[in-house]
Amino acid sequence: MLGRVNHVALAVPDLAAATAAYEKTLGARVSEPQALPEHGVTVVFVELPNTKIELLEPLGENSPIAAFLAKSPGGGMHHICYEVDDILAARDELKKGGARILGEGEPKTGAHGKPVLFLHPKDFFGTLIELEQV
Ligand SMILES: CC[C@H](C(=O)O)C(=O)SCCNC(=O)CCNC(=O)[C@H](O)C(C)(C)COP(=O)(O)OP(=O)(O)OC[C@H]1O[C@@H](n2cnc3c(N)ncnc32)[C@H](O)[C@@H]1OP(=O)(O)O
Ligand SMILES: [Co+2]
Repeated sequence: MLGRVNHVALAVPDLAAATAAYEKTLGARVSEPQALPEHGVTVVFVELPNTKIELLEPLGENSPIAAFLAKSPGGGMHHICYEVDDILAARDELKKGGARILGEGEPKTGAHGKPVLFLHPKDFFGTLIELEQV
């Protein structure tokens, strides 16, 4: 079912500071900030040779990363995103196996303009999983 790791996401309390750390201290190429109100986050992508790091800052009052940052105020690893060829086929197979698909269970459009779904961290050893159809 799984293809490449598309990105590893870090929830951060201060996106500008995190972006500067990756760009200036670590010498990485970073994108412009992108506000995603539908997802309650603002994102910056750090471009690496083999994958991307997604820096996430809460946006709006109901951000899904607010509770996470309340528990880890300094930030931390939030999710890993795997590529899939067919997100609906993947969802249906996962549902059959008993995994919980978050939200309404229907894919939403993610930061790359592609369909994405999230799987509950309690079903995958404490790691929130995002699937992205490529
Ligand atoms: C799609 C745009 C962009 C992209 O890449 O294209 C993004 O990636 S946006 C990313 C932000 N969006 C989401 O995270 C959507 C999916 N997330 C959720 O639906 C919730 O955040 C959820 C269900 C993971 C947690 O929400 P809930 O309200 O249930 O929060 P709790 O704090 O009560 O958590 C319950 C339980 O789960 C543990 N938890 C929560 N988040 C994580 C996490 N990221 N990694 C590991 N574990 C997590 C939390 O600690 C609680 O555990 P407990 O033992 O009960 O204390
Ligand atoms: Co993501």
